[in-house]
Amino acid sequence: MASSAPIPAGPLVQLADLRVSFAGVPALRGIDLTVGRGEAVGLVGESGSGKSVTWLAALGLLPAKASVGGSARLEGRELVGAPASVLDTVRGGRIAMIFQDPASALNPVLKVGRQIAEALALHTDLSGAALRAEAKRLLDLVGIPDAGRRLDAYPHEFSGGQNQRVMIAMALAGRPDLLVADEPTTALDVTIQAQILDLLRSVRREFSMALVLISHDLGVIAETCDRVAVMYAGRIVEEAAADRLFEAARHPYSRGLIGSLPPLSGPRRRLTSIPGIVPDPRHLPTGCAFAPRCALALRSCAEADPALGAVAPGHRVACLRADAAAATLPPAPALPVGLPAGIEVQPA
Ligand SMILES: Nc1ncnc2c1ncn2[C@@H]1O[C@H](COP(=O)(O)OP(=O)(O)OP(=O)(O)O)[C@@H](O)[C@H]1O
Repeated sequence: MASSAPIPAGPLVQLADLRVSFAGVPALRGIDLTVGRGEAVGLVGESGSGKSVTWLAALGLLPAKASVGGSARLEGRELVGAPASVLDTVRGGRIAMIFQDPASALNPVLKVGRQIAEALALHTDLSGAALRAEAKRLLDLVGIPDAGRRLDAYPHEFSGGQNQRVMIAMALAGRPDLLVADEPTTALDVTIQAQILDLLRSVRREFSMALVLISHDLGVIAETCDRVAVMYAGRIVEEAAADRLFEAARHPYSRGLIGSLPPLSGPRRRLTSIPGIVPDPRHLPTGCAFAPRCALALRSCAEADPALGAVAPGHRVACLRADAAAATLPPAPALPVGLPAGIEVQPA
């Protein structure tokens, strides 16, 4: 629970060389990322790039067979290898996480009011009528009409979007400093997706909370986030302010993702797709993992994996061909702010 203690200097969360492998197969290959207080950071990348594992590792939520190395600090306190007593206070209380499929995260045989109350009981001193009143307030806050009555409904009596609202209410119960939303809208209809993103933006403001939004949809990220980290095969390959990424992405993979977004205005154009598939983590190529799919790759790209280096303040890229990418690959479309998440435009 957020306290009135002085706010420590430095980032809220700092991941440094965070590494994860499963039975020797790498899933994360050294993630460096910071999240500032109140900041909204997007993590984007194809399926399997390591977006979810990054945050499951930081919160100690991976199965025991996962081998985790490197560091994940919350206000300077190390979470990797921290005892369960520390992680129990962090999870929900300081960092909450919501997932793609709310129906499977909720208990189908418990009324939603009881589930919100249980989350509140874990993180507050409330009990009895005060607990129920706070559960109703949270349900109201996340936009469930007639919240007092709906406390006594079961998850199957709610729509998918409403269940995601319930999950957000439960996540807010501990007044976390950071909400990690892992593909929160992927399972929902397009119109509902936009409403849930609106809700995330408004609760972030209301709770002065940082947000990490995980999505494979760059449009969703652009609408919501201040900063974006692009992940590929267990690494961050580019990181920049959201508007800068759209205007001046320097990694061929990021430019490929942007090129696959429909333009908001101007002439329709053929959408590009990135050829090839994500490499099998058991057989990663030597050098840059994107090189086999990259139109600009040189022989040197297959020799060493480039480090994530600064190309401008706040803009880091891991690519030997970053200059060539900016000069030769198709220009990025306009920043898709306001684009309803997931809306597809037919290629011209
Ligand atoms: N419990 C697990 N056991 C073995 N491998 C795992 C486990 N969880 C994740 N992985 C592997 O770790 C890698 C990263 O997975 P992760 O779920 O983080 O990807 P992602 O970018 O979030 O993808 P998606 O968008 O599909 O959720 C993948 O290769 C995945 O197969």
